[in-house]
Amino acid sequence: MARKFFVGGNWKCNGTLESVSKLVDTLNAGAIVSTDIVEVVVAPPFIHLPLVKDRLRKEIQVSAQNCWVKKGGAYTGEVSAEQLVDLGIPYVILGHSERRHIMKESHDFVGQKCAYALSKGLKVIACIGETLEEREAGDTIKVCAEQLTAIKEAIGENWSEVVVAYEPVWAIGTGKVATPEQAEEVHAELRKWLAENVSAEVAEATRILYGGSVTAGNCKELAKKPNVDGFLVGGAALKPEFIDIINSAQSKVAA
Ligand SMILES: O=C[C@H](O)COP(=O)(O)O
Repeated sequence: MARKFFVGGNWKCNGTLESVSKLVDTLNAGAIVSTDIVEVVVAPPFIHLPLVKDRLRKEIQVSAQNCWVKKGGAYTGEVSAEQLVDLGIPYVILGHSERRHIMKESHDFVGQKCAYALSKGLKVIACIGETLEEREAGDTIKVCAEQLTAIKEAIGENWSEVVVAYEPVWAIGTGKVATPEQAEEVHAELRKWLAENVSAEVAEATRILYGGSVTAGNCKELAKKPNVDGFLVGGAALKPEFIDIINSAQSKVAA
């Protein structure tokens, strides 16, 4: 079965009540292709989740950007998977490079978070990717494999509700997008890793997104690559061009 194209918008730590309301209005007014060919998810900051969930058109799902690694309780500042489920939020982004590098989340910690979120019924957008230094040392696949291994050790064969987002750190927020060939090369290796380390079925079914300076201008060529199953978008997800990125699903269908 063909993998459904997936476009996620990660709003990161951006937005006021006013700007988030305007962005929701923009997304509600945009002409988007059928959800038969694309799954769309946006991830506002925790504080704006209820507003976005209530007001956003129902073809677009809502995700959190993080959640706690276990059941809630005395963990000041955290939000639990149970609380997200209670709010009716279906997705959570875990392992984003900003959390791995700035908040020092280890591979194992990210794996445990994935396992706990899945066990509570959340779908997971699991982010992986190498730094510029690691790429230049020829370690891109090694680093991604280490990140995937930690997830696999925590979740086992349970990948049906996982979307993998390959986000090279050097491409995030820098304007330096990976070329379609660079993205395809890594995505193909990641799918091979899944086939060899999880199963052929999981490798075939799992969506692998590209993230890092995706824009309306570069998304169509990236979308045509066979192992690029969609995008996780940062900066451009805050702008009207996010609609064009959603609609790049048509380039995939035509490819
Ligand atoms: O989660 C999204 C990524 O960090 C990409 O961000 P960006 O599109 O601003 O480069």
